Amino acid sequence: MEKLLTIAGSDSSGGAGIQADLKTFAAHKTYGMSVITSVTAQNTKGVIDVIDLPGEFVGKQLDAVFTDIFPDAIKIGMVSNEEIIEIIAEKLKQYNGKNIVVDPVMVSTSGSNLMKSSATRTLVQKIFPLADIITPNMSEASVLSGIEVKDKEDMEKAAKIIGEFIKGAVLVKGGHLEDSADDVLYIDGKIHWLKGERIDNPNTHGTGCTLSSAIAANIAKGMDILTAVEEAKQYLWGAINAKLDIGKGRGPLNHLYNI
Ligand SMILES: Nc1ncnc2c1ncn2[C@@H]1O[C@H](COP(=O)(O)OP(=O)(O)O)[C@@H](O)[C@H]1O
Ligand SMILES: Cc1ncc(COP(=O)(O)O)c(N)n1
Repeated sequence: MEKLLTIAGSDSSGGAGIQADLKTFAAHKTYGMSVITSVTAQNTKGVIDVIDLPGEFVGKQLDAVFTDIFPDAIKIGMVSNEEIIEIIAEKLKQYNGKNIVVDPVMVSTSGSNLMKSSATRTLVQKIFPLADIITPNMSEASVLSGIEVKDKEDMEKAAKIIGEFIKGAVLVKGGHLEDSADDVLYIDGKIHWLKGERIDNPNTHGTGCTLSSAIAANIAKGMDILTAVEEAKQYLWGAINAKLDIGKGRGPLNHLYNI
């Protein structure tokens, strides 16, 4: 069985973060492990508070995992500050971690900051060089590329700009487009548009977390990046389309729809 590791924040309501990642790994019939970076008090209505774990303790969790079970692929989600980012980069290099998917989580769907803005530079300098693929949404792509990203044309431009300064692939997600849910993948100098029919469902809490974890699971199974992203997008579509309706705000996805 493939072994997957998520390095991310905990979401107490179970819809995003570590909890979404582990559910996604299980739905892909892989073995999931977790290194927790921050604990959020969060529900479907928003983020109430966040506590970051000490960087040293994040490092100890990584030591515990890597000295025992070597992951076939790694997903990195919420990394709140420079100290945490630096220790993750150091440990991934020390243990030669491979097949790394980075979801540069900056702001939650509900509008809370999940990463200090001063940490963006550290993420770009220390973690991006280790990534096989990064998966920014439109606003994250805007921060990373320095251009405004409001439509599909901007998404493609941003993917190319970001793709020029990182060695891995770039997936700019169009979950916040008006009339489609198309994503654009920039890989080896080429653009691929991945079409997505937009589902009329307000319950999209954890879509980005789920997509990046599904990509990691598919890479661990031996798929190339383009196929891993296409398959992950299909899995995600099914999980949104199963229309679970839990909680008073933007509810979570149904990870059990095809089990
Ligand atoms: N209503 C929807 N219908 C279909 N796909 C969606 C919908 N909302 C988001 N997605 C898909 O979910 C994934 C995550 O996108 P996005 O919401 O932009 O990321 P994030 O959760 O990081 O903000 C993308 O593949 C996007 O196309
Ligand atoms: C711990 C944690 N990690 C990531 C997200 C982003 O998920 P979303 O974009 O669906 O709010 C979140 N809300 N909480």
